[in-house]
Amino acid sequence: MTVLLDGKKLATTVRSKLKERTATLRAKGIIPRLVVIMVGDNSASAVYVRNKKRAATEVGIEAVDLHLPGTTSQDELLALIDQYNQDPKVHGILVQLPLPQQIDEKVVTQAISPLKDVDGFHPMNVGQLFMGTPQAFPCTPRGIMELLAAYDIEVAGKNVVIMGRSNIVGRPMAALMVNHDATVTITHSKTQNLAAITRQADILVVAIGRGEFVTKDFVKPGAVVVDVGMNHNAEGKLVGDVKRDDMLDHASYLTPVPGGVGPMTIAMLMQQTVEFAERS
Ligand SMILES: NC(=O)C1=CN([C@@H]2O[C@H](COP(=O)(O)OP(=O)(O)OC[C@H]3O[C@@H](n4cnc5c(N)ncnc54)[C@H](OP(=O)(O)O)[C@@H]3O)[C@@H](O)[C@H]2O)C=CC1
Ligand SMILES: Nc1nc(=O)c2c([nH]1)NC[C@@H]1CN(c3ccc(C(=O)N[C@@H](CCC(=O)O)C(=O)O)cc3)C=[N+]21
Repeated sequence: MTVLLDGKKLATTVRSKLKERTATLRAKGIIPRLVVIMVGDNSASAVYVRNKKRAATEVGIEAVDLHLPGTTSQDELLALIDQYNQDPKVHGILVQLPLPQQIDEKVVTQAISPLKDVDGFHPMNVGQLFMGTPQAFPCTPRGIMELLAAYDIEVAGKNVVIMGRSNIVGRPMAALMVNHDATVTITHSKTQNLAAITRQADILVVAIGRGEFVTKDFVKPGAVVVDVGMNHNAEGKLVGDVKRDDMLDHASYLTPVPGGVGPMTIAMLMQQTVEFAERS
């Protein structure tokens, strides 16, 4: 039997614990505040921004949503970031990705103060994470670690294979897994004999953005499968990067899409905002 890792339920538990922490902060006159900046129109991003807003309100974080036109220049965005960097009432700043083509993602990531970098994307925070002394965590990989821990799934000593090497998921996932004593392999679009490698995995983390790409052939019987993907199939239905039906009675554990990694990403974003407010 395959156990589904219920991220939606765990995220609810995380949020209720955060509520107590924000109450303590508010009693001291500190209102945890998160600024979310979205540039241009992107239907997927709009969904995430809405989910973030709802979660923030629930836990007692003040979320400031800024929706800028798609024609916003890089300098305008940088000026805004600088304003929030300087504002002591703001504890977290998140710029929704992707950005329109006139704006350089790398420049923007570096402009956010590392102390307010709730995504953990700043090179300083990335460096600290890879050195094993994290100061801030990318939310999706952190949410995955929490989900595995909640189900007592051991990672130390395990063969972990990660599909995808993006800055937002694959690479930081690898660093976190190494920090937790896993033996890690990263694969990507140039990887040869992909299925032969992924079949070695005790824990397989899939973040490639290819709907239902991972079939039974990629997965060792009894492996733990973490599906990060969010894709819309031909019928417009939300599907992961993993073919769910193939995993049932094949994988030992599987994160569903929706209801797995996604809600944990948002819960971790809230947690990090509260942590930053507590440090302030
Ligand atoms: N649930 C959540 O909270 C989140 C979900 N997502 C979802 O996760 C997925 C991945 O996102 P993200 O990391 O941003 O994606 P990117 O598009 O930035 O990166 C995709 C990675 O997958 C690799 N890849 C693509 N095709 C293949 C293939 N056929 N075989 C092996 N590797 C391949 C690419 O390789 P190469 O580097 O060689 O191009 C790249 O490293 C998306 O569906 C996204 O929507 C993302 C963030 C959060
Ligand atoms: N700076 C930045 N930080 C991010 O963390 C970031 C980003 N940019 N750009 C886009 C990706 C994607 N992402 C998701 C967040 C929540 C869900 C989520 O809530 N998913 C729900 C439901 C979603 C739905 O119903 O469509 C679920 O899987 O159950 C998914 C994906 C954060 N990202």
